[in-house]
Amino acid sequence: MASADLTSEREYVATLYARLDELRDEAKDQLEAVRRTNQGGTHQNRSERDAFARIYEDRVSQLTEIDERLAFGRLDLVPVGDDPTVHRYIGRIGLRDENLQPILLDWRVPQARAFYQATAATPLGARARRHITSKGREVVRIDDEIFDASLLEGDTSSLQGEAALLATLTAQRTGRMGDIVATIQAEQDRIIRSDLRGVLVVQGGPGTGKTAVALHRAAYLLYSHRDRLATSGVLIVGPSRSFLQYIEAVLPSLGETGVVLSSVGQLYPGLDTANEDTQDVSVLKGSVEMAALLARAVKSRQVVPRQPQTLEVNGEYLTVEPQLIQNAMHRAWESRKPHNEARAIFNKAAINALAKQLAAQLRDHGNTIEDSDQNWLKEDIRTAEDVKVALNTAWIPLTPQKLLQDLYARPQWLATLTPDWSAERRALLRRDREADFTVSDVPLLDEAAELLGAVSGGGDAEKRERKQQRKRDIENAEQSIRNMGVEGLVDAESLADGFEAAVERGSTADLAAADRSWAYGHIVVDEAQELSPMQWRLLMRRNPQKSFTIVGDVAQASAAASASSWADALQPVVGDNWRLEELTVNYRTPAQIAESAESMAIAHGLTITRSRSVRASEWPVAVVEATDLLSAVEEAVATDRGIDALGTIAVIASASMVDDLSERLAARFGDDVGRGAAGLNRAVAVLTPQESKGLEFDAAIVAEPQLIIDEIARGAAALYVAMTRPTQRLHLVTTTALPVGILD
Ligand SMILES: Nc1ncnc2c1ncn2[C@@H]1O[C@H](COP(=O)(O)OP(=O)(O)OP(=O)(O)O)[C@@H](O)[C@H]1O
Repeated sequence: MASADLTSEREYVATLYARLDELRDEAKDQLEAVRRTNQGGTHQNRSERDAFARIYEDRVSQLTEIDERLAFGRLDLVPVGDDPTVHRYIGRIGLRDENLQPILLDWRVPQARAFYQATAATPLGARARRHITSKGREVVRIDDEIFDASLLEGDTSSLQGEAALLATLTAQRTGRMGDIVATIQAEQDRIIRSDLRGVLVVQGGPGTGKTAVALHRAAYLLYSHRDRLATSGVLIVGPSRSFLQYIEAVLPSLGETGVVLSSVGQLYPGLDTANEDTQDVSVLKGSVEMAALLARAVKSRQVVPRQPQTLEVNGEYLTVEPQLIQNAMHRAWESRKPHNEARAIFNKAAINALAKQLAAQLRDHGNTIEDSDQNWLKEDIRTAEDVKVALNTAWIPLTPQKLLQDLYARPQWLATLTPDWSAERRALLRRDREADFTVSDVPLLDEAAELLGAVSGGGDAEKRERKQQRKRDIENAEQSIRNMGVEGLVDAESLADGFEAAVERGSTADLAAADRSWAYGHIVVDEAQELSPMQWRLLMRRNPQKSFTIVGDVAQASAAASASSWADALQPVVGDNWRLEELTVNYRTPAQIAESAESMAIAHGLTITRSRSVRASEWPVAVVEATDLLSAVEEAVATDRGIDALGTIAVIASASMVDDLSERLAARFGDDVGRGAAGLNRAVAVLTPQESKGLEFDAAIVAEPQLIIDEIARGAAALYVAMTRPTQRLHLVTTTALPVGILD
């Protein structure tokens, strides 16, 4: 590498940082100026001032956060016509000089595409691509790939910027995922920039970058469809809290903060659970049969009395025929509204009919009743205790929680609703009323809420009003931005977040997370192979336009209720309307570990997507045959720490063993050991295979692999997940035989 090139890149990057500092100072000045203006002013002025102040504060912190790796690439272009710009720099944000000429392109703009996609065969107008590696603000290295046929000498590798890529891949893991913006590969880039519309499924083996791609796609979509997604929001769903903790820093590092991250246990507002049912129970609760059962349960709470009832209304006794109640119910059913909302129609129809009956009865008793008296009669009926009881018995208001608790705690009622179920099957649902809800209850609560609707009817109106207010705020913000002449610097969504009233109501993300009926603009589902049919139904309700990015690996499906193919999972919810992309290169796991895991998976009959590992590591898979498992695992941790004292280690074992293991390891290694999500901030995390899903560590120690296969319903898939977590070293510690297929 010519050192002159390095020097000139250092100079250029220094000018970019100078501009960044300038913009940051400008934003600070603007912040000061805004704070000084309208000290008094009207309420509206103050609210607007505070909103702008917040924008500038955010801008200052965005420009501060972006400091690391501001620019990471350069494209050399074939000159077109008189255009003298032959270099285009790519970075984490876009920058313009004081004459508004672009000096750095945001990685998401269309002109940056060639940086990720150009190859010697299809150079996309580029002659060469340069990867710029920096430490702090200092450029430390540049790597070039040449596409210009006249300069090319035989390198047609499909991996871009190998040196830069390998440096990232072998770097030590921190327990937090980082962005890959500098080294996105062509097959990944195509997926990231794929059309917003429709359902995109990304299938790939472990470590192929599915999570990374999904997150960068979210950042890309938010940037490219800001108008649409700012108001509707983006939801990212992951399997567990530990997984969300692992990925939570990626989008902010790309300058995007307004997304809702949710685990499957948090998708029902007001509930946040990680409790799991046993496998049989979660299979049953996850099956679509539960939707029909819940519908029957709700319907069974709309009861026509068998006998006429006598009701007292202000001293008059009315004999009410079942037919009157039945007719009122028909009225309500015709509306096709959910139970609680239809109840208002039922009540009104029943009260009208009762008022007519009462008027007729009073006339029969010699009273004069004018039409204008109807309102009084209705009021008398509505407030009569007997009527309230009769109408409530016929059509009781219900909450989703109560409906589900009743279903679990009242075996006789469940039996009447499930005449063709076996007693054992029903017993799976049996719970005390006070039992905590589980992750598998989340979609059932949501389904019930859908069938029931809002109890008061007021909730929906309030939500509608809040959404409309949010829309008005954004329109006002757009106007203010035009008035201030700061288009492009400030986005309306963020400004609206700062309006005083909006602060109380919350940002789009806050509103969306709290609202079960929120329609997201896009949903990203990670580890989607784990979802049950009921969870799919819930997610589809959250996005009526069906704009989804679904990433996962069907071979890694270890949840008992998950589907065995994408077609099986998606057919009931979107039919054939989905497109598939595959990722084929494994960026995480060294070849010898990947091969061992794949060979085990195949020997156990899993259909896996084979991938090509980009590298091997110097450590073979280590097999420790022991008589005392706990001490052998303890020794394996000590050995690994001897190799890499600062590395991260996952100790993965089936649920029956994790507590003993974590106690034992904590006794030896103290605070360096953490159980579950807490372990992600420590050097050693003790996890079940399920908890390890989606995560990665420098080393993984899998304790008693055969027990994982034996104890978990889809045990081989769970072991496949566990074995593919390390970026460097895999240790298998066993006191029995190793599972078949494992190569050491
Ligand atoms: N283009 C890339 N440049 C640098 N690192 C990459 C690239 N693609 C993926 N990686 C890294 O490879 C590792 C695996 O990626 P990721 O976790 O997204 O894979 P995955 O397909 O979701 O794996 P799993 O199915 O096991 O959850 C991560 O450390 C990620 O940052």
